[in-house]
Amino acid sequence: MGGRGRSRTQRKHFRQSRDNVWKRSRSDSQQDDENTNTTKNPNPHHNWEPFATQNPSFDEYYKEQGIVSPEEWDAFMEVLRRPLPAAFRINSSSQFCGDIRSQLENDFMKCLQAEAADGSEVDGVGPLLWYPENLAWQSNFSRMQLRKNQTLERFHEFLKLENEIGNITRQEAVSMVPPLFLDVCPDHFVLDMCAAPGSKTFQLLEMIYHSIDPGSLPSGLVIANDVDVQRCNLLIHQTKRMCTANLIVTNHEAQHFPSCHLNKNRADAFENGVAMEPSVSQLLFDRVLCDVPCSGDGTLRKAPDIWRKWNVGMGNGLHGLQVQIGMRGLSLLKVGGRMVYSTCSMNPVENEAVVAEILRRCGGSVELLDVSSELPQLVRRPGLKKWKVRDKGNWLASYKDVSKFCPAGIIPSMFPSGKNYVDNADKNHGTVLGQTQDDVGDGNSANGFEPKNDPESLTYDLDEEVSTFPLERCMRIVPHDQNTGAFFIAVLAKLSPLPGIIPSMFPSGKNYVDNADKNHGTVLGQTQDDVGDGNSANGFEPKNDPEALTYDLDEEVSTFPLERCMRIVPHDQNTGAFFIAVLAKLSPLPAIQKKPASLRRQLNSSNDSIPDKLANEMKEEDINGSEINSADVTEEQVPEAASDADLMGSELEEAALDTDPSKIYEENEPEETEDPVDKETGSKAGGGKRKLQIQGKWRGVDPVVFFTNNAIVDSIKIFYGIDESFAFSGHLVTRNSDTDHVKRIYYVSKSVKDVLELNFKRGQQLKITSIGLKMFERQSAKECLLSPCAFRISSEGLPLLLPRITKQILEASPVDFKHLLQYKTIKFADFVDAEFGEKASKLMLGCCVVVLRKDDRSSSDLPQVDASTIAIGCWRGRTNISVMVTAIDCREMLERLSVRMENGNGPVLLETEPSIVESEEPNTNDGETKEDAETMELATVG
Ligand SMILES: C[S@@+](CC[C@H](N)C(=O)[O-])C[C@H]1O[C@@H](n2cnc3c(N)ncnc32)[C@H](O)[C@@H]1O
Repeated sequence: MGGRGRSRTQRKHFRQSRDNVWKRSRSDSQQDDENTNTTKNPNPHHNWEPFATQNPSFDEYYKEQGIVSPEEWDAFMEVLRRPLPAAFRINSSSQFCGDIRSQLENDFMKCLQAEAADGSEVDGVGPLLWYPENLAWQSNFSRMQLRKNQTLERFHEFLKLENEIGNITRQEAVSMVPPLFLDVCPDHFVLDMCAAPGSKTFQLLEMIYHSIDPGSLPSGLVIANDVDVQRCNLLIHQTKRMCTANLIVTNHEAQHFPSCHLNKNRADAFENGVAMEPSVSQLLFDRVLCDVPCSGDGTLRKAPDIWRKWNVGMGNGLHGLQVQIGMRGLSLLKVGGRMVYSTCSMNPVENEAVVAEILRRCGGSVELLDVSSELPQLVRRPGLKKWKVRDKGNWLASYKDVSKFCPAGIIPSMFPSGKNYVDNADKNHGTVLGQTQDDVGDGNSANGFEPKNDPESLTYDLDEEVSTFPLERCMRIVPHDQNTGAFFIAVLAKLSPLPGIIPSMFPSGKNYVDNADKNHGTVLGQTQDDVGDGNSANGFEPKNDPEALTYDLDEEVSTFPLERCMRIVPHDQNTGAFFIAVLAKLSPLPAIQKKPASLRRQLNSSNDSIPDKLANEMKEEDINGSEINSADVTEEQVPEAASDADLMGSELEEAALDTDPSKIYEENEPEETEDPVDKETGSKAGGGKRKLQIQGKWRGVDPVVFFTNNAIVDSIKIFYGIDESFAFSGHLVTRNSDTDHVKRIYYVSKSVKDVLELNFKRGQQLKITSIGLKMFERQSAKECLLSPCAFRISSEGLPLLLPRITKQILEASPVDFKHLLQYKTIKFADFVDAEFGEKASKLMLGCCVVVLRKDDRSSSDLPQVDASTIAIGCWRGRTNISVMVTAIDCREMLERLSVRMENGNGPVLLETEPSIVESEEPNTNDGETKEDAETMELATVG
């Protein structure tokens, strides 16, 4: 088909799997009635059961933090309790982007405005003014309005179809903001650290494809990473609609995202004794998006279950991880690059405190940018300079308060000054560095880690600290400013390499540096691999700063009894050297507590938030060698199905967020070896049992292999007459080491190829879940064995290949093209244009491409292809041509063509019926029932 973002079969499960978060289960409502106040949903249009939209701890916390002024509080809460309007983006890389925008502007918006002027109670639909080029829209309709109003019903149908096809993406309005501040260009290497379910990754990809001609690829790439393998599948599902060869999906803990760099002196930089200058010798990024896991209270309007779950421990418990992820992001960012830190939480401990700690650790090497002049129409509030930390029902204004008792998981960096006032020898200071997510608790310090029974602990100092960092440059979007969810965004620029020396390396462990000091450093964002040989090589260069050459050589002495450690030295007893320290645990650790199982469950089920236990378990299993398989997702994690009607109004959710991961397993299709087929009988040898797959050191993950089977590549090139200038060599990849029997062949851009080569040289550090664009797929049906080429062009690969194909391609008149979309299979003799039928019969048996002829030109032998060309993959059978496109794709394309025709800028579709149109056999491509034409076993081959 002719463009990125065309319909793909992978969207087939969206409708059946959306979770209606405002519709509660019986057990939910019973539980809430017992535990929490419930209020009637304030939206009069909706008939929902009462849902708990109150949480006293939430009120108390945010009133005290001063997120909004006391005068605004009621308005803030009122909007927070209302369902969220539906927002969606037009995919700018879709071939029909302009058509869709103009349909919204000129048809739906005007019709609805006219109806509103006539006194109808219809709410408007309109573009989000702060989003460039009218590409993002918001609407707010109830089901009742939908049923009563014809224009709305038509609009609903339009949204459903275009979403299914991939021409629009449902995404919460505020979630569209962070990528806009990244300022991405087509040549950028972009890392999306916590990327699933991928709505922002999709936007980033659109940005690197901006102004790139179809058939060309940008020189940049996006690496989208997520720790949760199931969520990675959602991401793959979501981003497949981009049909991109410039994406790698990885599955790592973001805070430990691997480094990949080649030492210039390493032997592997040589090939056949000749020094090779690799295109990419270090995996660093121009842009990093750090959309971290968070407590998610900014999504209360679309996930009202958070009202019930919310507690202060959620934010406190994530602060440490958020800092670590932010630091890792900055260490992977190129000098001169930009990183956006964002959360869908309103909590300053997850937001300003994290940004301040990052700035503190990075010193002057990182700057918090003032972006107030960017996106001026977006209403946002400046970041806070002061806030408090809450724990065990107490308000703490500084870490000074912490030393007086034993709070769980409270660390200095959560406070505005970030200062640790506690002396080394002090017995009560705490840290969460040794804690895992599971240790964090609910802020009530229960479950095994009791606070010490110390009367002093009840006194605290409420002197307010104020941050010295320019945190007002951060942005907080609050719901009642422009009827959205809430979001927090900070834009950081890396000015110089991060410093590599941290206070804990010194005997006192003290950080003498003032908040605003620019030269202190940390290696928290670095992995072992970055640290280098002490000569600050490998990307962490010493600053070229004369000041850096002066140091204070006053010796520090530790106050701890370190003489109790032992060092064994070689010449004492003719041995090697060793160091030993023996530690005893005298009482519960001050900063660690267990989280109740019920809370763990709650956290795990929250949409975007909280790195869940499941993810950690999956990761461990993976490392330990069990096979990862989305089919392992249990019922508990699978959201309920929702009806089509839920697409509209407040239930309209970000598409991928509510997609059932277990139902899109085919997104991350396991690359089983294609069993050899007996040419005579068509039967396959072998039982098809899937072996444990290994990708380098990653067990349970399909390998990534450069496809170098020249016999297959040549057969494909010859069959489709693919232009020699098209770079195949080194750009084809499979997920199967048995290259004779691969099922799918993927295409990767030059940038992805370079990263892949670097990754191989570095021993496959990256755990790759998905890579490149599915370009060719083996047809395994018996009839297909008669075709000279076993591989068909996949619909994702078609836009890129289209300008390069010289054989098996035909131009159809508008009427024949329309008939193909309508009837799916047409016999050669039944085409209105007899010449087309004649030419079709002369094609080789197998896959072919049919292009819609422009204007009323007569057909040419080789169709002229450009950005506006519309094409579909077909199959030339013995007596007919069948489309290899799903029914919904056909429907949408017919719709687009008729809208173009109405506007007078489309082909003239003559309304002549074909004289005879009947397929020899029932068409397998009837997507509503068979769903997936892409994997069809070609029963209709004539
Ligand atoms: C806020 S969501 C990201 C939303 C995403 N950026 C989008 O726009 O669709 C946070 C994601 O972080 C992931 N996550 C949690 N802990 C992580 C970690 N340590 N490393 C990487 N990803 C993590 C979660 O699985 C979740 O998908």
